[in-house]
Amino acid sequence: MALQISPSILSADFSRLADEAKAVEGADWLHVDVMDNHFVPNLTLGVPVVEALGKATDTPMDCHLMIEDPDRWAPQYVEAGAGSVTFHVEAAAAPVRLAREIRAKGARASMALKPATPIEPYEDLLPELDMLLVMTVEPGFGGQAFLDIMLPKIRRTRQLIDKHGLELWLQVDGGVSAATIERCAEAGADVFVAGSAVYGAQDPAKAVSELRGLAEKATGAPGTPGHAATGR
Ligand SMILES: O=C(CO)[C@@H](O)[C@H](O)COP(=O)(O)O
Ligand SMILES: [Fe+2]
Repeated sequence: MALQISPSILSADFSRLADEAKAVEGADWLHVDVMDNHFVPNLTLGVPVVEALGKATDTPMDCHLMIEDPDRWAPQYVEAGAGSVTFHVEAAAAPVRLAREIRAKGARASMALKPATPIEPYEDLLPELDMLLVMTVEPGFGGQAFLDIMLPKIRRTRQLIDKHGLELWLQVDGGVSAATIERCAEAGADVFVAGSAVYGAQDPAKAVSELRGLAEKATGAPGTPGHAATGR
């Protein structure tokens, strides 16, 4: 299990997005939070900005769609250049069809669970996915406190992944920092989104490598040197 870090551009300076993306080029992914002010009470960016960001950085984009009707919109984010597209199961009308469409278009398919959404009803869907995102805050905003109560769900999800012998990555997002990443890694997460912990730091690239080091220390597993393989 290779550990990966995905800095969230949500905590960056939006007036300098291209430079902010370049500032974390040692990271495995660039996490792009898309919010529509319907699924979550916040509004961020959409397809044209993702397209522009993709031209500004070599780091593959990990688009986290916090939007209604992902069945309609997610494929457009693949076309815009995302290497991984995450939709929320609470918003998807047909998650299996959507995951298959994302894969068929050439990106990694990922499904997210809000804190109150259990993993167990979705056990049979896991083979359809490349990544499962367990939210560790209520989605909508950066800079919130990590929800410790999500640790058992991370553990149970890891057990299900291992039980089925799947290659599925397990991502955590929300409040991940130097103070919390070890707990996430010990619980079985292997892809770590960090917004304020990276972009709030003096040196974002250094913050990425420090987070990677802490996750590695917690699990004894090596991280990737950066830019994880985006293929499945
Ligand atoms: O999806 C979200 C919030 O809804 C996240 O990706 C945040 O952007 C993470 O920010 P921090 O909690 O790490 O500051
Ligand atoms: Fe996110």
